[in-house]
Order: sequence, then structure tokens, then C-alpha cells
Amino acid sequence: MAEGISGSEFTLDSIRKALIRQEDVIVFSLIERARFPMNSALYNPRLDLVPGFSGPLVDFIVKETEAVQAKAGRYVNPEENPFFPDNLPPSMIPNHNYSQVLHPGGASININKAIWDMYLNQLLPLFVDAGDDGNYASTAASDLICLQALSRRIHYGKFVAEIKFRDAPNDYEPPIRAKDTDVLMKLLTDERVEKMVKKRVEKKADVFGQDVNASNNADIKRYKVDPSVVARLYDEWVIPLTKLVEVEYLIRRLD
Ligand SMILES: O=C(O)C(=O)C[C@]1(C(=O)O)C=C[C@@H](O)C=C1
Repeated sequence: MAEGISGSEFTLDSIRKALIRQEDVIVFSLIERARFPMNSALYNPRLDLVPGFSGPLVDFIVKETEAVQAKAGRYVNPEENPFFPDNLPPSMIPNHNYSQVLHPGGASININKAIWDMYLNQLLPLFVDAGDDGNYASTAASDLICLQALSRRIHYGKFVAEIKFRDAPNDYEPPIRAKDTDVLMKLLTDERVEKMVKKRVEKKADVFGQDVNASNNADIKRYKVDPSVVARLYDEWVIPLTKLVEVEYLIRRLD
């Protein structure tokens, strides 16, 4: 299991380290997706490109990929949430013993629909060029890597919330019982950490995404993904959605 959750080392610090590591994956996955143009035919619900399947080609590719991964046990891992959870086949492999640190109510939280809409409708147009190069399958594979990385990071809010609850049950229990989401949101918010996260991801996009030039006269930096887009991704979507997952988790924590 990923760093931060494996039994003995379940602390806010170790979970934050896991979130920091996931930033690298998110930034690199966006850089990979930026190799392809928009390829909007992939997302068009009116182009029935696959005989017998009605819906956008990206849905077809993601559904089929998730089905294979489900059979290989991907969604038995409490860190993973599918984008198309209906009718997923069960795992065919022997169960791995994932440490069960979450409250059982956490399993029902899946906000992938919101992540999908944000990614396709708001984020993609900010960092890919217009155009169509016909590489639909590769583009969709890239999209899925981005989506899964974002989904894993945002749903990590369940683990963050669990540790915050365990660290201060007396603070959290009254607003949980009162179902007071505003108080819960205030309790779990750490503005200093949020500022640091946004600054760090912008820097990572700057370092990882620069076009590297062998000559020294690179006065003008060119980026594969604009660092300000990555900062905005975290500011407008990743952090708010992680907090939404945290609140959703806490509300169920005493059920
Ligand atoms: O690190 C935490 O304490 C978190 O809850 C995670 C996170 C984030 O999404 O980065 C969300 C809320 C906090 O205000 C700070 C950071």
C-alpha cells in the first residue's frame, strides 16, 4: 500500500508526504497529456464511433479499461475509486490484505463525476492546444492517467479526515452530531498548508515542465504546461474537492 497508510505509519505527517508525492504524478500526467492536441472528437457524445456503444469514445475506453483493472483487483484498494462504478466486474485475483484504517462509511464516497466534469470541461481547454491528430486511444489513455491521479489525490481526503478525527475526536464529535458542515470545514482547514501546497505545485510545474535547452541563452522559459494552470488547478479544484471529501467522510464518521 502507498506510503502513509501502511499500519504503523498513519499520521497526518505521513499522509501529507503521500500527497506531496502525488503532486509529482499529477504534474507529470498533465505534461504527458499536453503532448496531444484537444482531439475533441474523443469527447463528442454525438459521434457514435464504436459500433454497438452509444456515447463518447472516451467513455468507451475508460469503461473498458476500468473493467480490466477491476478484474485485476484495482478497486479492492480503498485508495481507488472507479469513474464508472455501475456493473464493474469483481476482482478475479486473490485478495490483498489492505489495512482497513477507514470507517466503513467512507467506501460510499465517490465524487468522480465532479472530477470528470471539471477535468474535461474546465481543465483540459486550459492546457492543451486546439487541433486533432487522430490519436484518440493514446489521448484517452493519457486522460485516464490524469483522471486517476486526480481522483486518488482528492479521495485521499478520506484518510486525511480519518487522521484528523483520531487526533482530535473531542473537537470533531459535536459538529458531526449536529451535521454542521460549516464548522467541520473550518476545523479541517489549514490555510498555511494550503498556501504551501499551491506554491510547491507551481514550482514543480516550473521545474518538471520546462523545455530544456542545451545552450545557455534560454532567457525565455517555455513550458509544456503553464505553471499557473497547475496552481489554479489546485486552488480552484483539487484542494476544494479534497475538503469536500473530508467533510463527507466526517459527516459519516460516527454512523
Ligand atoms: O493537509 C491537510 O491538512 C489537508 O487537509 C489537505 C489540504 C489539501 O487539500 O492540500 C486540504 C485542507 C487543508 O486546509 C490543507 C490542505
